[in-house]
Amino acid sequence: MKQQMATTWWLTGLPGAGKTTLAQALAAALRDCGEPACVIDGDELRTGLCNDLAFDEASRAENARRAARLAQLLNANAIHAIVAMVSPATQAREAAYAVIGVGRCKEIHINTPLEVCEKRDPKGLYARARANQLTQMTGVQAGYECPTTPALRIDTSQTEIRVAVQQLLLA
Ligand SMILES: Nc1ncnc2c1ncn2[C@@H]1O[C@H](COP(=O)(O)OS(=O)(=O)O)[C@@H](OP(=O)(O)O)[C@H]1O
Ligand SMILES: Nc1ncnc2c1ncn2[C@@H]1O[C@H](COP(=O)(O)OP(=O)(O)O)[C@@H](O)[C@H]1O
Repeated sequence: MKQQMATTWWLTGLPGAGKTTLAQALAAALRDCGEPACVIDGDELRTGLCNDLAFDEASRAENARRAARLAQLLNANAIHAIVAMVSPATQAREAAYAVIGVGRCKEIHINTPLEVCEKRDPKGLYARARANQLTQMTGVQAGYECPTTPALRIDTSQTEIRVAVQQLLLA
């Protein structure tokens, strides 16, 4: 589907919710339609551009700010951006959307329940947090503020990837 202009989809949710999986699937679908798309993944940013940041509130806000700057730059160059970041704080998310431009940015809440995310535990982080081997884990010791008026909510325990991608394209 042809998008009107370069857009940012900001996927927020708990670790293990399915943000990265859906971001990559959406990027592939956009590219199949001939539309350039770039995934900005929190995990990847943290290995390079954001490797100086921890998981305290200020670091997470700075992480969101940098991702927003990247998304804004991509959109200004006619490239869609798909951000996949926990981004747990409402204030930091809203600041990010203001940088990107509220009209260009769609907030997507990947609201897969914590119990499902914890059962998936693809990186073993929840288990480590429950064993007190990891601190500030979102969903365990650190909070997550749910978006109140997202463009779309997707629970990946109820929605298969193909359907979710269609919803994202129409959001
Ligand atoms: N304490 C703690 N809390 C949350 N997440 C943690 C933590 N420690 C490591 N990880 C891993 O880092 C990924 C989240 O990075 P983000 O940059 O998206 O987080 S944030 O937006 O700055 O909150 C997150 O990746 P995803 O699972 O893709 O969300 C985790 O794998
Ligand atoms: N419908 C679905 N959508 C997205 N992920 C799903 C779905 N069903 C199962 N999964 C699985 O859930 C896990 C989500 O991990 P990931 O995409 O890395 O989440 P996050 O980036 O939010 O941490 C993956 O192992 C993925 O295969």
